[in-house]
Amino acid sequence: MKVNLTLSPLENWIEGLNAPLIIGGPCSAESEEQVLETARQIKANTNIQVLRAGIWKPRTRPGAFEGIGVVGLKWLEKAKAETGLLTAVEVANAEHVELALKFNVDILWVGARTTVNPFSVQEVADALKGHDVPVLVKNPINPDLQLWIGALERINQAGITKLGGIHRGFSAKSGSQYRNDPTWEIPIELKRIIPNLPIICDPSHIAGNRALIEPVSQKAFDMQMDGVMIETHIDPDNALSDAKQQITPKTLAGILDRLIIREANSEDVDFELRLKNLREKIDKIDNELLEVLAQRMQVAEEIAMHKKEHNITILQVGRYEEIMENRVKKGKDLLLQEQFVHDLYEMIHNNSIKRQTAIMNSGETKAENA
Ligand SMILES: C=C(O[C@@H]1C=C(C(=O)O)C=C[C@H]1O)C(=O)O
Repeated sequence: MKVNLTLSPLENWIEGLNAPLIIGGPCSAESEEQVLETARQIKANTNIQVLRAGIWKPRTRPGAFEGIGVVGLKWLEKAKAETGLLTAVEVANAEHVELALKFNVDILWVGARTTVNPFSVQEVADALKGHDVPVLVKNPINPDLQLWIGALERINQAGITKLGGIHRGFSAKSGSQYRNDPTWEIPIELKRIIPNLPIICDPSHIAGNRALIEPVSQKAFDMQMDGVMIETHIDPDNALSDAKQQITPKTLAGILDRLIIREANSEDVDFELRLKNLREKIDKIDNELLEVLAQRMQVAEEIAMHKKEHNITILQVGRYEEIMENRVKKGKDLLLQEQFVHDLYEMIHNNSIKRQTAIMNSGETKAENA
């Protein structure tokens, strides 16, 4: 798939804004004092550059705190004037965009519940036309990369080149340790498809609790993310929204101090040489792996021909169960994770079934293009 976006690097977004982009601030603006005091404490304890606050809050069910509204933008403007912090808010429709820009908000973001709806994203995109403001697009709630890319394209086509993504995780199954499952493979795939798109992580929404914010943040930086947005409140336990996942500015400072930001590349010749050698080993092993997989599929096709001649079903549940149990056990002996071996054999078996189905349905004795 080809995705062509016109993008400007994060360092060029706003004078003085540096990567990594760290955004802190409350889930919601609640009162003038809360916004100002949070900004002051963030300024005093950290060197982050951007203050966030939700002004309009899309809640799952009506009746919860739905945001303070436009007055909160005035508090943010005040906080910016006093502390010098840049400001960021979520926008979900044209009116939000107009008001945020009227009150000189520096960075806008599109929330996960908006990204899922192309009509809403288009409305936001149309309102952004002619403005030169950085916009971050959160992933949609469901793990649908195309929907995320589509939203980025719509905003980019409106002329916004200071564009980035926010990885906030995807609806998690109940019982998960996360509020939203990180499903890291999705932002990783987004990076592969659009390598120059800045992506920041939102550990607060992934974690849903304070304890996981630090490990998720570290993982984000190790996945080459360009920053983090961490919800910060002067009195987290009494926050009007998402109380469990907010931390004090002091706790935020501690986390930021401990995070290790690693380089993407090295100029060290010895490091590069050793890496090259090891990667050559991987290349060789992958070739062998693919050849062995192809052989396995050929044997499965022979089995299919044999079954076809004797009118036997493709799926053999007992044999599948035996393979799964046996391979997971063998994998464990080889220190391979149970879930990994399980998922791998599920894929192998699915493909084997697909290839055997092609044999069964063809007039010939061998699948040509299974
Ligand atoms: C290859 C067979 O057919 C199917 C595919 C299997 C496999 O790829 O290992 C195992 C069991 C069957 O569901 C078989 O019956 O052995």
